[in-house]
Amino acid sequence: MTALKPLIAGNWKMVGLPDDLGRFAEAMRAWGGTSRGDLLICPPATLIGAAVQAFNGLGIAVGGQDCHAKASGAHTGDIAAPMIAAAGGAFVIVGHSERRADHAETDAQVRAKAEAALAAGLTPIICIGEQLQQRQAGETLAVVEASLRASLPEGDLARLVIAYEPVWAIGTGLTANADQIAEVHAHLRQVLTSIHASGAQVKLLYGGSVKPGNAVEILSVADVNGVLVGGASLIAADFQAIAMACPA
Ligand SMILES: O=C(CO)COP(=O)(O)O
Repeated sequence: MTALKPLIAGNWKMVGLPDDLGRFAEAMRAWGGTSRGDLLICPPATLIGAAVQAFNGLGIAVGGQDCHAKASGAHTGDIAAPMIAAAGGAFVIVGHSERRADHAETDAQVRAKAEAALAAGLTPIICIGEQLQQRQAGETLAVVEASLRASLPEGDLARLVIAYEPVWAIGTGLTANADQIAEVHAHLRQVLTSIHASGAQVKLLYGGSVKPGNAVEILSVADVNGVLVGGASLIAADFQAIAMACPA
C-alpha cells in the first residue's frame, strides 16, 4: 500500500476573531517552508467563509468543528453539513470529546453527523478517545474500539478520517507516549480493515497536546497519518513547525 499523505489539521475551537484569522493567514502567506502533509484549519463557524478566502492560494483547506445530523430544520444555533460545504469547507470534525462532554453526544449521534457530512460531500473527522480512568483501568483498546465501531457510517470507509484523542491529553500538556499511540493506532487500523478493505485508506490522526517539540516523534509513529492540533494551531509559527515535522 502506498503511504497515506499526512493531514496536519488545526482545531481552533471557540477561539478566533477576524483579526486573528488575518494575522494567521498573513503569516502563512509569508512562510517560506513547505510540508509533506496536507494542511487544514477548522476555525469557528463564523470564520469558515472568511478563512476560505484568506487561505486562497495557500493550499490550506478549511473545515467545520461540528455539524447537525440533519441537512436543515428547526435547530436553533446548529449548523448543517451542506452549510459548511456551501461556505467552502471540505472537512468537518464530529464527535470531539468537548462536544461529547458538553452536549452529551453519543456515538450514534456522531455516526449520524458523519453520515450527514458524507452526504454533503465533506470529509468527516471522527474523534474518539478514552478518559484517564479508563486508561488506568486497562480499558483503552476496548473503549476506543467500541466507540469507533458505533461512530462509523456504513459502507466504504475510504473518505473518513479518524482522530484518536485521549481525553486526558487534550489541553493538558500531557501527551500519550509513542508506544501508547502506536498501540491504539495499530488496533484501530486492524479494526478498520476487518470491517472493510477500504479501512486501509482511512487516515488516523493523533490529537492531544501536539506541539512543535513532540510533533516529529508523534508523526513518526507507525499508522499515525497526521495530527489534530488544538492550542498550537492558533500560533502560525507553531503550526508551521508541526507541518514541517512530517516524515519523508
Ligand atoms: O482537542 C484537540 C484537537 O481537537 C487537542 O487540543 P490541544 O492540542 O490543545 O491539546
